[in-house]
Amino acid sequence: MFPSINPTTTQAWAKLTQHYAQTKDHHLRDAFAADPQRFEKFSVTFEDILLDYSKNRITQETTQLLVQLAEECGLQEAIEAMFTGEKINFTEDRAVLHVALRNLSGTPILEDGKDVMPEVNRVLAQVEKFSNAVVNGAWAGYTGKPIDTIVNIGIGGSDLGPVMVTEALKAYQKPNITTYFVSNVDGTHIAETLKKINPETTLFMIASKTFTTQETMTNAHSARTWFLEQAGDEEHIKKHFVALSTNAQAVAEFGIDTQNMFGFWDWVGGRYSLWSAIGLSIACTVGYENFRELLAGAHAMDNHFRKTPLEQNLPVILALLGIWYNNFYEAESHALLPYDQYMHRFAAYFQQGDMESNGKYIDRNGETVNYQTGPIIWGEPGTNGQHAFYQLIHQGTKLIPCDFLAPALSHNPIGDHHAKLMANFFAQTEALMNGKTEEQVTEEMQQQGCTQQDVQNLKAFKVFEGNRPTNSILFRQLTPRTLGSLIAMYEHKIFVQGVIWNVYSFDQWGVELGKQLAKKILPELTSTEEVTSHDSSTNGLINQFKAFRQEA
Ligand SMILES: O=P(O)(O)OC[C@H]1O[C@@H](O)[C@@H](O)[C@@H](O)[C@@H]1O
Repeated sequence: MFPSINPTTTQAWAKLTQHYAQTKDHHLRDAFAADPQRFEKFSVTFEDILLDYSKNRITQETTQLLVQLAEECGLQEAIEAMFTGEKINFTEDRAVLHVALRNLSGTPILEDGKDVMPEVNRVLAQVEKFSNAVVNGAWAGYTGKPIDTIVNIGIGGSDLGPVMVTEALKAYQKPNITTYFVSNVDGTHIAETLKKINPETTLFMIASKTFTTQETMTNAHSARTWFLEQAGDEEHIKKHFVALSTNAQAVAEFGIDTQNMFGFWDWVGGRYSLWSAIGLSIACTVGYENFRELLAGAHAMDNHFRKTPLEQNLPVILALLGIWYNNFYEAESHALLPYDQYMHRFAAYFQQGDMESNGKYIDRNGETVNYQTGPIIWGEPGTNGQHAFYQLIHQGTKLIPCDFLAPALSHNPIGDHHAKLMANFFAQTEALMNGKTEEQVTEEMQQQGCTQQDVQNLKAFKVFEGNRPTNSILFRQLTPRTLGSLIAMYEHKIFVQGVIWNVYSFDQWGVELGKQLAKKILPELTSTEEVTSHDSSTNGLINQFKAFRQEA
């Protein structure tokens, strides 16, 4: 196991603290003016992806010190530990091997001394065979009609990845397949979906690593009841329900033939599972060939991450910049801003990916940390975000580092839409960096014919400090391969930050408390007795809820 180090005790941290004090008031505008090579110095490419991180509040010394921090925290050892199947998910006593799921080179990856690749490849072949049968119409429903609708029922990691990817790859969608996702336990989600579909041609995918998650099992049972009301015979279930899970016993108990189960393993974390059987809905929506390209893109990024020196390593650079702002500038959040409508669930996906991984205040020694860990992740696609929350990014009191992502080529090159979209992309990062000085505002207002009085009254409001950091991630086109690389890049960024913050990034104990309490409260909602077992607020709310329902 790699060492467990409080990052604030490293030499690099002390130097970074000093360096921060010396450089925090530097303006990016001046840095660009002073160095025409700044873009060349602070940008790096990987295949069709360019990461320009020159619009960050850094100097070459900053990057050197951040790399030193990573080295002192044992990053290289940690990377090897993950790729070689060490049980780095200590609190669950598990290896972390989502990289094996996309290891298309097939080189052995050992977990407890056993190569996992034969099993990975077996399930991948099963996914290939099944998704081909669905896409080419060979998999027929109980009346002999081909499947044309998929409903994936899952939540968290068993939902967000497939939703995000099928949306992002809509340009590759098979025309004969429509896919829906049901996640919320709110009956509205399944009810509204069932209204749109035909049981004869629908395939339900029950996606749950544990096959015990309350929301998923409730939705799965409702789907099963609805299906049987129309199809009658339980025999038909096998043509319309498949399971994506690690829990064969629970799958069988639900009534799904284990022949129709697509397995994965406890070393696949929920939020890292879209590459596994959980990706079956992706393969059936965009075709297996595109799912494989997605895996290939991720695999290429895995190799880059494992083999590239830290200072040229995309995930490492992103992670270190995040640490610079999170721990030295005390930034609390990080925005993901894709200028691509297809990527409209990208930020939502990485909210789980990042916040469930690094939202921890206990370090790997079991001690409470004395520094900040995971940031708040949020974002919306551009340009919608510009007309919503960019005001605060430009002129608010909070520093919000942003990643701007965009393709050079649109899948929908209509008129000048893409040029306009990209003009906004470039304009925003430029404006966030440069800002607008008082002199510029005065000059602009005078040119517009404003009176001296107006200039005096309004100029303060029109000044932009600038110096707001952004990364620009520009890629050729949103292909399955590039998407795979981008997702893997952010996954590894999260890993690097978790190593340096010295937290266990692959467990999620924080999700448990709410689940336990909800289970306890459920029977109280149906009893007629007044509830008194909680605090006065919770009692009051539950009793009012019951009163409203009695009146109805
Ligand atoms: O895939 P299942 O087991 O249904 O879990 C779904 C989700 O549950 C949540 O509570 C978290 O633990 C997530 O990491 C997980 O992805």
